[in-house]
Amino acid sequence: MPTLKFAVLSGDYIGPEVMTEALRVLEHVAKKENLTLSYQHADVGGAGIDNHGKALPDSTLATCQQADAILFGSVGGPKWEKLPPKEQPERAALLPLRKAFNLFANIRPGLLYKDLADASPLKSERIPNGIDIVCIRELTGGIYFGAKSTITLENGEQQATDTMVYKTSEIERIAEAAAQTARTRSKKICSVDKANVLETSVLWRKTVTAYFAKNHPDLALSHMYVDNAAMQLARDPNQFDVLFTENMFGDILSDEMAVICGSLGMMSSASLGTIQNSHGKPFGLFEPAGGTAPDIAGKGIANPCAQILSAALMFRYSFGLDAIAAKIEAAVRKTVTVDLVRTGDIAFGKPAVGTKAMADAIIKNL
Ligand SMILES: NC(=O)c1ccc[n+]([C@@H]2O[C@H](COP(=O)([O-])OP(=O)(O)OC[C@H]3O[C@@H](n4cnc5c(N)ncnc54)[C@H](O)[C@@H]3O)[C@@H](O)[C@H]2O)c1
Ligand SMILES: CC(C)[C@H](C(=O)O)[C@@H](O)C(=O)O
Ligand SMILES: [Mg+2]
Repeated sequence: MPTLKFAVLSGDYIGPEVMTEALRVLEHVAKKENLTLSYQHADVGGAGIDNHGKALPDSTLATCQQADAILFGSVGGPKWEKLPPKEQPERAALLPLRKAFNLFANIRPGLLYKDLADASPLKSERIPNGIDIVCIRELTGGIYFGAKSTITLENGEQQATDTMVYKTSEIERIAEAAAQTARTRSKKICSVDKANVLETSVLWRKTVTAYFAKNHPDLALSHMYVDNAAMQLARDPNQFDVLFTENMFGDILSDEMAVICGSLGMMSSASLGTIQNSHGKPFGLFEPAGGTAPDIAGKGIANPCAQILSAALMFRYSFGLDAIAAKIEAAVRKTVTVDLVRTGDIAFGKPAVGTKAMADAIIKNL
């Protein structure tokens, strides 16, 4: 009976609400499939600040280091927004965690089930078969991690600087991750940049072109500027298959993908890097693409699907349990499209259920 060892970092606001339900789903799956779950909770983000004085406590980092994967909720929110920016949960916990485990490849599936098309703001005739695309986002470089400063100029006004930095090797490794994903799909891949303006994008496009010509000449590579990509996603998302891009462009485009696919509450993600875990698989961090949703926290109405689907990705990527991941994904799909059990964010005219009832319905389908 394989033991699946992972750290559970629920975080803040809706983080613990959706994590509780994801863990119930995993407990059910484990019982049925004869798997042993060995997971340890640890405080992160605002919870880390409140309980340990620090967004990423040393004990939390140690818990992650001892695990084979991290199941992450989300961090941040109004309670900690008055802290100095560098101490806030997002910058002091999530980004260092991604960096500490070298999680440079963030996979965000943009999947809208055909029978959930009414939850998309796109007209259904534009997406007759739903949407099925993937965004591969570079996660440990770019403007998120370049030098930053805020200074006061001689005339007394303030000036802030963020720096976008990329090295060839960082671009090549995300290009390789994107190529590997494209090989499992239609072999069509679009690199998104802003090479008409940014030096980092000029290097990005040149590096990607050379890398694919040398290593993946059979893949259909195209390039697109990010402003056009944002527009094309809203116009005809299925013209893409695999889309890959740098850190900040990927952050923005993936939220757009989430909403055209129904809701942020449906979008899972896997962040992978270079570390192998004790299963001989990539150590990963698995989290919803969305945040802590303070506007709906505490009401028991958050959609737990993104967290549950992120757990499915953990089974697939970090534990090599593809068939079990597929069962969880199928149960979520059946719940929202056949049983029509939906939380408010994807209900649109249909009766809505709460977080717990949604998970109960998914468990029934497992
Ligand atoms: N990975 C993370 O930890 C992460 C990601 C994004 C944002 N954040 C943080 O979350 C906080 C709130 O950010 P925001 O409001 O810009 O973005 P958000 O993603 O939290 O919310 C945006 C909108 O989507 C809705 N939404 C998000 N997840 C949902 C779910 N599971 N079910 C139903 N509706 C859902 C929210 O109610 C809100 O209306 C900020 O502190 C931000 O920095 C954290
Ligand atoms: C909370 C924030 C730091 C994070 C990001 O920008 O990467 C989030 O928006 C995401 O998409 O995971
Ligand atoms: Mg984001």
